[in-house]
Amino acid sequence: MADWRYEEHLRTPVGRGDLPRGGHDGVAGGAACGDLVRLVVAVDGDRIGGAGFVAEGCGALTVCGSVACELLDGASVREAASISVERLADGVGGLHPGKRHAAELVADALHRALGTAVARDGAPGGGAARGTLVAMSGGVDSAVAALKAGPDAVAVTLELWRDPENDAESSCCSHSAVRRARDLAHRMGMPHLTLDLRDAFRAGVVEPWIADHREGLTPNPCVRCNGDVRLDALLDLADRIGCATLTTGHYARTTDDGLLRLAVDPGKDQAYMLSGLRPASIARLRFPLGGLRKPQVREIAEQADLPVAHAPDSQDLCFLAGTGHSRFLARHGDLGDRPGPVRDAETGETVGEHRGAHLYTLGQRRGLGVAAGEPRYVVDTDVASNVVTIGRRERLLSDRVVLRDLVLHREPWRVDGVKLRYRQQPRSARLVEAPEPGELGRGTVVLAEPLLRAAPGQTAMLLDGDVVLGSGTLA
Ligand SMILES: Nc1ncnc2c1ncn2[C@@H]1O[C@H](COP(=O)(O)OP(=O)(O)OP(=O)(O)O)[C@@H](O)[C@H]1O
Repeated sequence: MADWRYEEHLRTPVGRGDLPRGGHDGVAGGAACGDLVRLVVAVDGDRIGGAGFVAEGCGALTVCGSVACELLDGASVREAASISVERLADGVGGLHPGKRHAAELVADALHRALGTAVARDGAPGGGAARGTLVAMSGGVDSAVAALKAGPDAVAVTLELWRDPENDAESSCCSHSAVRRARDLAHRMGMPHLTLDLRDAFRAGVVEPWIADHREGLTPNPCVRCNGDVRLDALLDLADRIGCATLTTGHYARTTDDGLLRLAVDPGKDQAYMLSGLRPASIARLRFPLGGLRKPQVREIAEQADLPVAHAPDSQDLCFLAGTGHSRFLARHGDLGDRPGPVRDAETGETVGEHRGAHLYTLGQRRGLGVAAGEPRYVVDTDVASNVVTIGRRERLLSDRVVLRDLVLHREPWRVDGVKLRYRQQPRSARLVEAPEPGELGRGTVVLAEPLLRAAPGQTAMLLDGDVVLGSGTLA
C-alpha cells in the first residue's frame, strides 16, 4: 500500500501552479518519456525566496514536485542544493523503482532552476566566505578532488553542451554527467549546484573553434574554455555562494606568489590547458591532485568506494564525444567534406586527394591516404585554394616560433622553456621579443633545438623551470 504521505502530496500538492514571481525555471523530461516538469525557484540572498512547479504525466511527478517545494520552503541555498533524488523519495517513505524516474526528473528540474537562480540572483560576497566550490565533472579526478575539499565544500557541475541528437551524452559536458556528478556529491554529503553554461560555451568555445577551422587554423578550445568560459563563471558562482576558493581536478599546482606550476605527474599535467588564466584567478584556485599520480588518484577513489574509481579518462574534446571531428564540423559549422588535391612539396605534383583542407593540421602524418616510401607530413594547408601540401619532416623543423596574444606575468628574460602542444614535454627556449609583463602583444620564441612546427592557432605555454610565466597563440 502507498505511504500516506504519497497520497497526501497527490491530493494537495505543495506549490503546484504557485510559481514565484522573479523566479528561474528548470525543466526536465519531454516527449520521449511523456513526463514533463517545470520547477521555478526564486533566491533571496542566500535563502530560497519561493518555489513552485507544474507537471504533466504520471502522478509520481506531481508527488515529487510537491515534496521538493516542501523541502525548499524556508531552506538556505546550501540546504536546497543538498536535496537529492533519495531525499525526494524518502519524503514519501520511498518510491517504487518504476517511479524513481519521477524523482530524478524533479531533481534535474530543481537543480537547473536553483543553479540559474543562484548565478543570477545570489548575493555576491553575501555572508562570510566558508569552504570551497568544487567543480565536479562526474569523472574520477574531480570526485577525488571533492573528497579532499574539506568541510563546507559545495559542488557544482557545468552543463556545457547538449546536442539535439544527444551525441555527447557520454562526455563530461553532457546531462548524464551532470546527474552522475550530483549523485556523487550527494553521496559525499555535499550540496550540489548545476550551472547551465550552454549558451556561453557555444558562443565562447564551439563557435570560435568552428570559425578557426574555417580559416585553416588549429585551435585549442580547452584553453579558451578554461580561461574565458568556465573558470570565470565558476569563480563568480563561488562569490555568490560564499566560497572563497575554487577546487578542480586538474593536474596542476600553484606557487605562493600566484602563478601556475606543472603537476608532479608529467604524463597528466594540465597546466597547459590553464596557462591563459590571470594571476588573480590562479590565486583562488586549489588543485588537490597536482602532487599525485593517476594510479594514486584511482586508489583513493577505490578506498572511498566511489563508483567512478575506474571510469576511463576522457580522450577527446568533450563536445566531440560520440560525433567525431569532421562530422561535428559538418553538422554544426556547415563545413562538410570538400575534396581537393594533395600536393608534394618536393615535386609540386598532385599525389592524392584530401577531404577538405580545413580537416588537416600542420605536422599531421596519418590519414593522408598517400603511399610514399618515407614518411610524409602535412607541411601546409591552404583553405582558400583548398590545397594540402605534404613533404619531408625537415620542412617542418624550425627553431623560431612567433606568438600573438602573448601575455607574460613576469619579466621575459626569465623564460627558459616552452610547451607548444598539450602532449609534449617542455623544451628549452628563450624569448627574444615580448611585450611588457601584463600587456598583450607579439613575441618570438627561440628554441635551443629545432622542433617540428606546431600549427597556427595552438597555444604556447612559457616556463621558468616548472613555473608557468604566461602563454600566447602561435601566429
Ligand atoms: N562539466 C564540468 N563541470 C564542472 N567541472 C568540470 C566540468 N568539466 C571539467 N570540470 C573540471 O575541470 C577539471 C579538468 O577537466 P577535464 O575535462 O580535463 O577532466 P578530467 O581530467 O577527465 O577530470 P575528471 O576525471 O574529473 O572528468 C575536472 O577535474 C573538473 O574539476
